[in-house]
Amino acid sequence: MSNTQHPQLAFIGAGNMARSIIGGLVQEGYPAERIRASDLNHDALEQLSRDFGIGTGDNAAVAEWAEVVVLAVKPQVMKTVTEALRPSLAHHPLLISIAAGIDGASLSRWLGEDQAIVRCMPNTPALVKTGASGLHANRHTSGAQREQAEQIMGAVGTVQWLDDEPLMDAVTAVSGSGPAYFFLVMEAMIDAGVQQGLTREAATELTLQTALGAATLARTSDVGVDELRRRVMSPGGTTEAAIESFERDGLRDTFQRAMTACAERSVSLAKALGQ
Ligand SMILES: NC(=O)C1=CN([C@@H]2O[C@H](COP(=O)(O)OP(=O)(O)OC[C@H]3O[C@@H](n4cnc5c(N)ncnc54)[C@H](OP(=O)(O)O)[C@@H]3O)[C@@H](O)[C@H]2O)C=CC1
Ligand SMILES: O=C(O)[C@@H]1CCC=N1
Repeated sequence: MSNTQHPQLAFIGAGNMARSIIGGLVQEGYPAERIRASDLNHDALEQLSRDFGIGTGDNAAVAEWAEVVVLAVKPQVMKTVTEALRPSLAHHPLLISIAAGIDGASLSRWLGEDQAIVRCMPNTPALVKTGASGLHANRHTSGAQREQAEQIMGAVGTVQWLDDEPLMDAVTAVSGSGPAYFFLVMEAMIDAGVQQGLTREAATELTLQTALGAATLARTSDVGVDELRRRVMSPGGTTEAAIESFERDGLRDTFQRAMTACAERSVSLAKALGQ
């Protein structure tokens, strides 16, 4: 039964990223009976079904049932999975691919040239409804289907539309992979706090609350993050000593190099898969 606000939604591949989106959607009130998922790992799939009350099936069955199909397998298996799925897409559902690097032209070749395809680069904070997604729609995607994609991903975070598809690699470098950078910074701060004598428990609590506080302040403030940083730095004070040390050690260049490596991997992943 069609429901424009909550189309029947299938996930092909139910790993880390699918779990994050499904968990966020169900918490946001998306009816669990309108979500189905498939995965080769049957134990993990059953666990997902138990956790969120969604339905399960094999790839073909969930795709045939769906109005929107989210392709959430690893880039390395996307060609095999999509080619096998093609006979189950005769009803022309909207396809949303979340795979890093796999471009729209390749997806069209594998899925059918006239299929409506939205490329999406989400991130795992979708699980707690603070995700960030970049979206790019191909020319076969109708206005109503763009709205469907935006409603689904917008329910679990913010959404940015990109007209220029190659910018999806930059989105991957900023927000797709970005949560891992912040987790690494938190790991490093916890270790440094422990090294200075705090218990791991105290260092973890102080670090996590500081990360949450800084992000919340940045989100709600009417000044930029550079000004917020300066407001912590008293002249000749403690923060200045730390920031000067980061700058001397080339932290900004470190981020430039890391994020360039990330975007380049996204491009080379696609090339390695023979797109
Ligand atoms: N993790 C993240 O933060 C983000 C991931 N992405 C993208 O999301 C996609 C999934 O990533 P992620 O969730 O991390 O990966 P996972 O490996 O956690 O999930 C993929 C799932 O697909 C299953 N699978 C493999 N082959 C098939 C098949 N033929 N049919 C059905 N299911 C299959 C895998 O099973 P098995 O383990 O048994 O192989 C696995 O459970 C990737 O393309 C990635 O680029 C995008 C943004 C962020
Ligand atoms: O690491 C990866 O390849 C995936 C894509 C973006 C985040 N995780």
